[in-house]
Amino acid sequence: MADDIGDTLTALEAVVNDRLAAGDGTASYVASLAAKGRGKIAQKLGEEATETIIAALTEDDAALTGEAADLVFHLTVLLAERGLGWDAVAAELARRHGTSGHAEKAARPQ
Ligand SMILES: N=c1c2ncn([C@@H]3O[C@H](COP(=O)(O)OP(=O)(O)OP(=O)(O)O)[C@@H](O)[C@H]3O)c2ncn1[C@@H]1O[C@H](COP(=O)(O)O)[C@@H](O)[C@H]1O
Repeated sequence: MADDIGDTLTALEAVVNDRLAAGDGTASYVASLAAKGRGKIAQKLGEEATETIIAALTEDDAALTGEAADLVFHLTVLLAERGLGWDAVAAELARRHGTSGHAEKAARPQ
């Protein structure tokens, strides 16, 4: 796996898509999770988010890093199961880049 975050996420996404396509839950965690349905993937994402919050508030940097990786991995699975990828997320972040969150919120229709 590459060191660059974009390359890392792209490589992870490719593996996840391969596992989803293969559908062999005995050999693959991704496939076994997907076999339980989108709701289960979403539930796991929520659990990992909670664990990340707890780590941020009570644990050391290594624990927080591990939980953050679990969170991003499960988000990758959820996006892939919906047929989406990090390209779409990156495009949305690029579209927002340079616009202050305060300015964006103030410009929303009332
Ligand atoms: N990055 C990950 C990754 N991070 C976390 N996990 C797994 O995510 C699972 C969830 O962790 P938990 O501790 O919550 O598991 P659990 O308590 O058994 O979950 P529950 O059954 O209780 O819901 C564990 O089995 C972890 O091993 C991952 N599994 C896979 N990957 C990547 O996905 C690729 C494909 O994996 P497979 O589909 O297993 O081949 C791998 O090569 C990796 O690159």
